[in-house]
Amino acid sequence: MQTHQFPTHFIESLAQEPGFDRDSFIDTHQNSALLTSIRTNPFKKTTHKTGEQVPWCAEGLYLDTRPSFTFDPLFHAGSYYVQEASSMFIAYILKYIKADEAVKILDLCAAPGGKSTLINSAMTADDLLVANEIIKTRVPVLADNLSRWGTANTIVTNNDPKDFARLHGFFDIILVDAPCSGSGMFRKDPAAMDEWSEANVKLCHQRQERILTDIYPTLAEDGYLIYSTCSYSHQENEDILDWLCDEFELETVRIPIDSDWGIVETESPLKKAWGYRFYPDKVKGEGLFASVLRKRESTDNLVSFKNNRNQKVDITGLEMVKAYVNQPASYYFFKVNDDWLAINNQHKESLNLLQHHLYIKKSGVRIGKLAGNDLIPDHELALSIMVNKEAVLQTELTYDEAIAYLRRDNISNNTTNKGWSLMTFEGQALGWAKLLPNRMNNYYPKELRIMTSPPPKQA
Ligand SMILES: C[S@@+](CC[C@H](N)C(=O)[O-])C[C@H]1O[C@@H](n2cnc3c(N)ncnc32)[C@H](O)[C@@H]1O
Repeated sequence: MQTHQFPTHFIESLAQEPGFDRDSFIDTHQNSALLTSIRTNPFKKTTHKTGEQVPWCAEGLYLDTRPSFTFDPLFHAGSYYVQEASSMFIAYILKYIKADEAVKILDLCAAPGGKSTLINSAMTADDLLVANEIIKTRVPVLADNLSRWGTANTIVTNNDPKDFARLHGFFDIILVDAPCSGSGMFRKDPAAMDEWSEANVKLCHQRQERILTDIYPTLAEDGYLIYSTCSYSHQENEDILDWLCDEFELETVRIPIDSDWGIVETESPLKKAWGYRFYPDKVKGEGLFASVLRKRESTDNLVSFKNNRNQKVDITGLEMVKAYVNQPASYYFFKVNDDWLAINNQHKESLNLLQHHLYIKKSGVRIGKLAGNDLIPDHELALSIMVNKEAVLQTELTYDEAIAYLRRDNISNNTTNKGWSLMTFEGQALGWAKLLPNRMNNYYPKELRIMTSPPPKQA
């Protein structure tokens, strides 16, 4: 087994960091067992998993052992997300700052979507989440994770932060979970130690400044900027807060925390902006830094965009599509090429505007495409909370059948039912199949199928 050492200068570079305790930090990295935590989906029935609650997140649970998530159908159904516990603190911040009125939230550096699903859990249908990822190849996993979460009030974009400049003052809350030197993940991913260097910390710092400069105009007056990293280095944390307060009209927000949680509250040296440090020897979680700033500057009004391209509405098609959706009057239905999609009515205007300025990879929920008198329902619809379960067949699978379905194996149809059916496990939808006499066509997406064999059953 390959062992990894802390990089040269790493431990010394942390000596002056607030709350850093050298010996217990090293000991935790060398000797403590890794934690496993999940966060349950409030929009779906929760799993049977039990465990100690994450103190700062009601939906977060520490599991006693790490199960095989790949072979848990409820994982694929989006009943929960596997997430490191410290990251869940962003939900605690959101709960503290989020007012009752509707907000537009941007998660700027969003893939694979851990914090996007976390934010989404705290939102109502009136709130809109734009989850952006700059790296094209990382967008599909972000879109899949949001599809599993099941709501229609999210939009996934694939843009550089500077592309948002045209959306002056559009967002009420922006999360910049910045790309960083990653030292906070050394315990989970010791191989990352080999990548760390002081030069890289400096490069990350410069990139963080660039990202924040690009996105600042997009924040509304009195809006909140949440800044986080998984680095312990002050150059990427407190120094960034000082620079932000110097450069822009931003005011620090202090978050009340329970001293029993082990979170270290820090103040940036120059501007006294508050930050929250998570050290794995002090909290039950990995390394994280989080902070919140509020914009105290008027921002130009957004120039609104009117979509004059009138789409010819195919009334018959629309009625067929609506039949698959719960409370269709709550949604705006639209077409992208042959696909029908739906987003909550409240977000129609935002969608039009964003479509004009950004590269949209997913908006709301994809319902499906019409083929003659049939709707070929989309996988996103199966996983969404808007699917009209009264209007479609449902086939409840045993554990073995569910795994076979998720592997895209053929399974037999033991019923007399024919047509599109939701395939469910413990009542949670996994995807679609078309039932035919004695057999069924498996419509689970090829790219999502389980590629490995299940572990041998315990005697
Ligand atoms: C810390 S990760 C985000 C993790 C994510 N928020 C989550 O909770 O699952 C940082 C993300 O920033 C993206 N990124 C890298 N360079 C970037 C840049 N110049 N501007 C914006 N995002 C960038 C990376 O591709 C990566 O997905």
